[in-house]
Amino acid sequence: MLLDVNDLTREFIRRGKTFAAVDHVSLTLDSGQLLAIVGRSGNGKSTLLNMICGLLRPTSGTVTIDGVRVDVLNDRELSRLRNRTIGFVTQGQTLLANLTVIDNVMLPATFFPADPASHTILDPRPASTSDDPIRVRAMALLESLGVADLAESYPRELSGGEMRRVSIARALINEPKLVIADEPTGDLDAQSTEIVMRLLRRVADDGAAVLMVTHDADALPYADRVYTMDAGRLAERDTANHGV
Ligand SMILES: Nc1ncnc2c1ncn2[C@@H]1O[C@H](COP(=O)(O)OP(=O)(O)OP(=O)(O)O)[C@@H](O)[C@H]1O
Repeated sequence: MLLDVNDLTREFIRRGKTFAAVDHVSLTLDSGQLLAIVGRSGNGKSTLLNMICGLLRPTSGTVTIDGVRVDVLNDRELSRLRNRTIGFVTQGQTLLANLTVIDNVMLPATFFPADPASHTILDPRPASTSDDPIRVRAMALLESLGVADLAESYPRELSGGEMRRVSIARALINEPKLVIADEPTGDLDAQSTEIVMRLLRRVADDGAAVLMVTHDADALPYADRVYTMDAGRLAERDTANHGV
């Protein structure tokens, strides 16, 4: 099992009262699976994802990724895990404005190579940039997301949907074992949604575990399991109508 969330709770205080934004949530996810969580705004989905990838400490409960307890790691260990093992597609726009699209996508691989022996920031770049395996992989990802022609553009020149697709390419560059996607098709049209969901499905079929939060009914048929989140509690939904 790649992801094991066990009895996870996160409390916040609002107007002097404690409430559980995530309330005793347990779930497991294996390599090769794509799991979707749906739920109305404010029901705790982002809080759950943030605890899973170590951005937020739980009040109680545990998160284990690939055998490592995330909730007890120090900052240094966490950033290693986040860069090597987890690909996180966030809701917000997080591309760096002064880098081109291709350099944005390559950035995580340059700082934190998936295989420590393959490439480090101290290595000289290959004589020809077309030989650089990271660049080749970055271009292939942009290609599969239909935005390869934007490789030399800057983020300010892109639409919201294009930025989102570039962010997805960046999240996949290090071949993460766990992909976490917060509304990956949020601002995409039907055709782009299909491109993104087919890619996430393929990433799962190739052996990653994919956890996605979505409001998008068009994204659900690609999931193996669908959960709903309501007032911090997670429940499995009947997936009979959502099989691929
Ligand atoms: N740092 C915080 N302090 C206090 N309350 C918080 C904090 N972060 C989140 N909350 C509250 O916890 C609840 C769950 O928030 P969360 O962002 O996880 O919801 P969500 O389901 O992801 O919503 P959305 O779909 O709009 O992103 C909300 O009521 C929110 O106001």
